[in-house]
Amino acid sequence: MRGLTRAGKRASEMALNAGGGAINWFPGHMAAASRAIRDRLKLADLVIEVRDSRIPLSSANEDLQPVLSAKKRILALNKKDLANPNIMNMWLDHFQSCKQDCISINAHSSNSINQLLGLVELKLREAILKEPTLLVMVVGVPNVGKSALINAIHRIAISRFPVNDKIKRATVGPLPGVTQDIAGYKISSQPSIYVLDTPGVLVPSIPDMETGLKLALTGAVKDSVVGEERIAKYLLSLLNIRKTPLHWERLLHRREGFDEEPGNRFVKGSRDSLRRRNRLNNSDAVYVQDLVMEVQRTLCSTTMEFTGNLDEDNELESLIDAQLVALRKVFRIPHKPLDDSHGPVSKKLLTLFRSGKLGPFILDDLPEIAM
Ligand SMILES: Nc1nc2c(ncn2[C@@H]2O[C@H](COP(=O)(O)OP(=O)(O)OP(=O)(O)O)[C@@H](O)[C@H]2O)c(=O)[nH]1
Repeated sequence: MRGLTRAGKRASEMALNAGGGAINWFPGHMAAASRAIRDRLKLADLVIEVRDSRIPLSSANEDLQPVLSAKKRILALNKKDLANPNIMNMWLDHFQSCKQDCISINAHSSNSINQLLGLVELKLREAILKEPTLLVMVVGVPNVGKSALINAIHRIAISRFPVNDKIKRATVGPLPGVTQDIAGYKISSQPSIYVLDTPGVLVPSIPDMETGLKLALTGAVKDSVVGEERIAKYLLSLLNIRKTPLHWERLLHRREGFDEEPGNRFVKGSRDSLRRRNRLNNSDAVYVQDLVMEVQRTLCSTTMEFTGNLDEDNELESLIDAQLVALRKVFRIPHKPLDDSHGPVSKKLLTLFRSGKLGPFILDDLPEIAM
């Protein structure tokens, strides 16, 4: 069941108004890989289905679900560092109530991977005693972190088991579609356990706009398929409908120890502190932190100053346009006369969201049966 709430649905309709129709990305290599994955799945003793923690349902490959649910399967909700931890716990309860083994992980944390390996061993407990060779397949849509996970498993496994074979690394990349072959990595001897990395595959036809936009926002669909501006507008619609910029106000005040005197403009005081801190410390980390605060502050002040009715789609659209214009200054994007495209600003906003700098989010909603 897809979590279609009014906020997500309305935001996706807004993005539809921003231009573009159905979202689909199914190049030739994905079609071939889907067939190969189905073939190899027959041989797999265990499947680790990797999904993105921010979209635990939307990042499922629906076409493969009937095959996957018939296998021994662990759902690994990766990138948990980018997801809201309290809501994540509710998702784990949800999958547990559906009798589905599920674990939230961060592929860059060895602690997480050790927990996952513990679960793998538990699931393969009986097979390990009987079979000389076992096959674990890692599957998932593009960019959910399959290769990063496999590299981490490999690193840990070779420190635990005597594997003499040459160590190979899976290729990890920030853009979707990096892995195009099925590659095997031996992680144990006696029994020999092989882990298969597979290319990320989507369904030939993404069922609805909301799912497509969530996949694009989290990086599973190539930006050029949807357009960065459309994805950024979807993100801003979601943030505004959820009133997230207004929640940031308190956070920003707390972070800055802002002295709120009557008549003191929130934006002005904060800019001064940004310049002060830039003078004190020019390191990249402080620059990014300040930039994030400036983005949050700008989204917050544009929302507070906006006098329109956010329940009206066209008024919400004009707020989003105003926000994109205001963010140009924050990102220091020079204004070109006669060019009102929001491409460069959209790109930068998406980078901040995708790296988790704007905060942890879960975009899917829990199915009602779990509430
Ligand atoms: N924040 C965060 N980033 C992660 C995590 N796991 C992977 N990534 C990043 O996500 C991006 C995609 O990772 P990959 O391992 O290449 O993803 P993939 O699923 O193999 O991608 P395809 O080859 O397209 O199928 C890379 O930039 C990784 O560094 C995680 O747990 N947290």
